[in-house]
Amino acid sequence: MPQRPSYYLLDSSNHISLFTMTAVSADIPLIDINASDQATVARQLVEGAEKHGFIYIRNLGKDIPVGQINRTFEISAKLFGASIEEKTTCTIQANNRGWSGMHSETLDPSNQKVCKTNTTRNYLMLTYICQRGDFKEAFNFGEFINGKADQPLPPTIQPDEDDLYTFRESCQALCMKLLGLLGQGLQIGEFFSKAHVTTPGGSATILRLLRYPAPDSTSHSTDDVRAGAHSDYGSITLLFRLKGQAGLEIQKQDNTWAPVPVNPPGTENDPSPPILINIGDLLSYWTNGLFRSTVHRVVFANEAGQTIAGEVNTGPRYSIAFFCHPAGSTQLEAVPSERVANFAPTGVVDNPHAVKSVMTADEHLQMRLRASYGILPDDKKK
Ligand SMILES: O=C(O)CCC(=O)C(=O)O
Ligand SMILES: [Fe+2]
Repeated sequence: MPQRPSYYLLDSSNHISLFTMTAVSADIPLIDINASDQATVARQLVEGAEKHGFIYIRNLGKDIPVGQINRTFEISAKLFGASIEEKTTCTIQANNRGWSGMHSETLDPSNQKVCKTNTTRNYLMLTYICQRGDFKEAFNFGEFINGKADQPLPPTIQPDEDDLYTFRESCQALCMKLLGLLGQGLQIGEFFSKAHVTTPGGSATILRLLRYPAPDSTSHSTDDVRAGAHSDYGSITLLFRLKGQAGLEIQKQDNTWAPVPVNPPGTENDPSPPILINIGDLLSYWTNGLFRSTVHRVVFANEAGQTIAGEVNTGPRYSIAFFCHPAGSTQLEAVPSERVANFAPTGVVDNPHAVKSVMTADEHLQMRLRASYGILPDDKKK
């Protein structure tokens, strides 16, 4: 009998509504962050960050207007539809900004790119199977200064610069609000949000458009993934997905993989799917592992054949991620919270990047980028 997991929707009075679904999927809380009792919202966010590292933010258009999200998906389709030559002129640089083509990023270097020989019945025929990097292309936008992108933009999307800027600002404001609430929940006030105030030119925050080509347009093996297993490098990530497009999975505490539905029950009639937020490595460092920087990936199909009703793996898949980072010089030592001080890790560290260690936000980012891309060109040295 398949397990029938429960979903829960927490409202401001902590009322829990139960839902069931047929697929075994992630039990991620769904929170309305605009509920009037903000202290309760803060507590619910902290609880979600501790238990799951992933939280659905119900999107009724108050934080990020639905039109802005739809517009950004339109820009994304336009951008990825441009010629390879045009996109190549904006190839990703050491500052983590620009275009990365198919297989140029490997989010799980210890398990991807593993080449092995496979003997067939005819021993003279050796086939060489090689898992490749991620089956996706992406475009990273760094900071905008005075409303203008601080990097080359492909001509195809130059007319869309204002809309990209507007969307980026909305994402930044939502992250600041969430960081404020997480600080409130840990009783450390504005600690997190203040660390994210940067001088112009000093932010590592990235708005990333992603396109995963249709599975039947690529030759992939069952070992290949669209995005390898990884945790995110920043403090908090906002993820926008399109209704009906399957693929995202999170690693649960028992190490099994669970699909993350785009529209959990209770959101089907909302004007836009909920914004999925996840805790990145930096919040995990800052809280000595109390907040979970949960490992996730994007697959061609669930290994156990699980599907979410109304979602398919066919066709291209688009998503938008906003990776929020604090100032690069921020020391990632434990925050002065009693809850953090009282937290006793179980000793089971399922995410090697979430262990206790003091480094700066920038040192951590450089370490992760080197592991995913190898060496990136430095456009300043060109
Ligand atoms: O495309 C997705 O759903 C997830 C992307 C992701 O996890 C990432 O880019 O870090
Ligand atoms: Fe991610």
